[in-house]
Amino acid sequence: MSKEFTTSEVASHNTKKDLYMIIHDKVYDVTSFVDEHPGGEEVLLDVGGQDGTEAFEDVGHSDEAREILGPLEVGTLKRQVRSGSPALSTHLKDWKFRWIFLTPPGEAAPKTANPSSVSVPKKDNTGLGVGLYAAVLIGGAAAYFAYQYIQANAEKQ
Ligand code: HEM
Repeated sequence: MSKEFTTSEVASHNTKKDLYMIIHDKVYDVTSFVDEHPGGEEVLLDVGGQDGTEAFEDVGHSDEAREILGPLEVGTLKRQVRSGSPALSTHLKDWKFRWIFLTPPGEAAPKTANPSSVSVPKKDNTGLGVGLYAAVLIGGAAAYFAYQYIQANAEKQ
């Protein structure tokens, strides 16, 4: 199994005599290649110890350049989960819900156009978008039929 590096481990290899670089989540020891790089050593030193993916891809390197990378690989980048991110994602999910349904969690279903003739089933819609959709759908349908009924009656008179 290849070695896994954290970004700070890679960052410590940032000199011309000891130069690592991340490209597409893989870690390369480019020390032996610095002097041979057709694009010069300066650009490699600039991204030394860092993620050079963008710089590498921006240049539009050839397949030949990609082949050079192979033997220089020393490991892969360790995916780091930041502490606190689970709480953030929960928070975001919550907001996504609120944005989609434009209703704060726990609030009653939206009122229909003709509430007196329509009975909207009161649902506990905390986090239940399906319940909200059902309420709006049933409410809309009931309002439509009530309208038809009133129209029909009006025509009879
Ligand atoms: C270890 C990673 C890299 C390898 C193996 C590599 C390899 C090569 C090779 C073989 C070429 C000749 C043209 C080609 O075949 O595409 C080249 C050109 C070039 N490289 Fe890289 N490169 C690397 C990283 C970078 C980075 C991070 C930069 C940053 C900007 C860069 C900038 C350039 C430039 C500007 C040229 C064009 C030189 C010219 O045409 O005069 N390279 N590289």
